[in-house]
Amino acid sequence: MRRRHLPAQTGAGSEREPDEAEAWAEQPPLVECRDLACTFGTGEAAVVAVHGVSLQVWPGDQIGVMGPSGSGKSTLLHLLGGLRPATAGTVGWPGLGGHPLGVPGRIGFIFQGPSLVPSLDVVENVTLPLLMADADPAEAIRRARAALDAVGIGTLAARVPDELSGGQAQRVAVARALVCQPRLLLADEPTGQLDHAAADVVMTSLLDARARLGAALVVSTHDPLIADRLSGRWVMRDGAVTGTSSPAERVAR
Ligand SMILES: Nc1ncnc2c1ncn2[C@@H]1O[C@H](COP(=O)(O)OP(=O)(O)OP(=O)(O)O)[C@@H](O)[C@H]1O
Repeated sequence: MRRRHLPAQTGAGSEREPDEAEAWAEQPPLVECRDLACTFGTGEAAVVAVHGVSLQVWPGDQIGVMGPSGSGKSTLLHLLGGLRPATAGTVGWPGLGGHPLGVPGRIGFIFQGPSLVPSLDVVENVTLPLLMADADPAEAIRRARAALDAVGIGTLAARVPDELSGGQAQRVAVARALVCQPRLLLADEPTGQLDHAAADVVMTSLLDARARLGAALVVSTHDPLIADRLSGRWVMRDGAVTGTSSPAERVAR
């Protein structure tokens, strides 16, 4: 399957400048799923967290995932990242060279809390994905410093997590997600614990990284101001994606 210039069949694609569309033409989707479902538990205790989701994410896409608490946003992001197996349907990563866990670093995750290792300093925290992928330690440090510079916190490299504000810690988590130069960035309520100013800075880091890496960015959020910074939208309700849109479609409504 090859990239189309028009938005994805689901309407999830983003509006782009023509040169971006040209750059990303002829590329397969980074992830695609069909009738994807995930049920937790069995019998009377079963919870259908996600069901019947069919969509694609293409290079360059930027998508805000919105929906009430419990509507399945986190579960869907975990499924799209290969962190959780589907209980029905299919998910594949044709643009990432197979299963993402078999190709370290192809997907960058950012979670609601930064989850930094408290005993390591900032730069050591950011090296972790590289070291887990067997990178040379000196090279890992060099790349971690570059990732910290890219999100504007290079001066914090020697601090430990306890010495950071919430926004700074979350930017370290963004740097850690970027250090392997992922093609797909999945961020699960990355600004949920931040005030608006800090949230704005974290979103700018993510959007800049998306553009720099030619990656796709999928962000779940409850905050319409955060979602409005992303050109595509998936709306979830009761485990299903009930709507997708680009900004032009939202304006036309
Ligand atoms: N590990 C789990 N075991 C059992 N049920 C779960 C598990 N994880 C999620 N669920 C259930 O699946 C449903 C979807 O949860 P999910 O966390 O994906 O929703 P969400 O939209 O991300 O919610 P929030 O906005 O509150 O983070 C909920 O009913 C939740 O209780």
